[in-house]
Amino acid sequence: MVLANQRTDSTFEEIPVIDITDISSRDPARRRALADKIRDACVNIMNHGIPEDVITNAVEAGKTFFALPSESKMDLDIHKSKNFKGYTALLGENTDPNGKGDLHEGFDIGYEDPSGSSSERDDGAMSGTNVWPDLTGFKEPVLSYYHSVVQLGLKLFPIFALALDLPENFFDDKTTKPAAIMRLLHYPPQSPTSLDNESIGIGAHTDASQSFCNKTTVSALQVQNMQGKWINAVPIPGTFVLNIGDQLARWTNDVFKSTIHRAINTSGKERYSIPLFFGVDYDVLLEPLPSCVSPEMPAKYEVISAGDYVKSRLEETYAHSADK
Ligand SMILES: O=C(O)CCC(=O)C(=O)O
Ligand SMILES: [Fe+2]
Repeated sequence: MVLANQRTDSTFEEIPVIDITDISSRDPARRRALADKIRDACVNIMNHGIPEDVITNAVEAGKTFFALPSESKMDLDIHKSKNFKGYTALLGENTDPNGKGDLHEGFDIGYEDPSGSSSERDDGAMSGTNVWPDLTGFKEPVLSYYHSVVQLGLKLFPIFALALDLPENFFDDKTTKPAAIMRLLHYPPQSPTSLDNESIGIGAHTDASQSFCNKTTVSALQVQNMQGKWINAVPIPGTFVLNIGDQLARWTNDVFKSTIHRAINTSGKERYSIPLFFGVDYDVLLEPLPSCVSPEMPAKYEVISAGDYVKSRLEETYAHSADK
């Protein structure tokens, strides 16, 4: 497939910073120009429109939650919930199949109505309600952040479509019920001297869907370029890291590359981050775009619904702690 402004394979030495002010521009040429920048596997985005206090309040809520006693957090054990909502203890997740568990603890949520109405949404394979700690001032900032970042994700789909030479509204009927997963994460500091034998903050992996990660002030995230070199995602205040995920790789038969990344917190400080993963509705089939398949580039991936796909990925990640 030859896209109108085909990018070269990424051998970046640092992660580009992209101003996304034009995401809402009325000028199609400006939106198209933005699309051509955003197809790199990993970019820092600035002028994303999410108020700083929405981010800070959610990060502070996360700190308060992780400071709770272990028993209170384990009451919300992710394995007790339907479809991976709730708390993961240190080493409970294992993103790299060669790893022994990741050195972070987490708290995961899915979609919930902003009004806080608890009725369960039909998300097919991924249905399941959130579980919440009994913690005053926690749920509101966490949901506020969730909905702000989901809106940003929805604005990006038309830009992805443009980058693929598709009509801008291509994903509109595929993104009607935000299928976003958000995680509050806490990475304790780890010693730089024992990395070969120990778990790292999060093992090398790609995300099942596209992700935004708030830029924490503590450096730990690394992204692999096409030459296999790990590049530090140096914190830049006011930006989010946007990673292309496996869903877009599947839609495009790997014309868009999913970003391989990991995190190692050797900063000596506690690190708190909040990635949000956004994809198409759970009932939508992930099928390669006709323009991305040819006799020279046969389809690489089986067709599967987004919900079945996300679920299978979560099952793999949490399998090693399922029976503990
Ligand atoms: O904490 C981060 O910066 C990255 C987290 C991540 O890669 C993930 O949860 O998939
Ligand atoms: Fe990730």
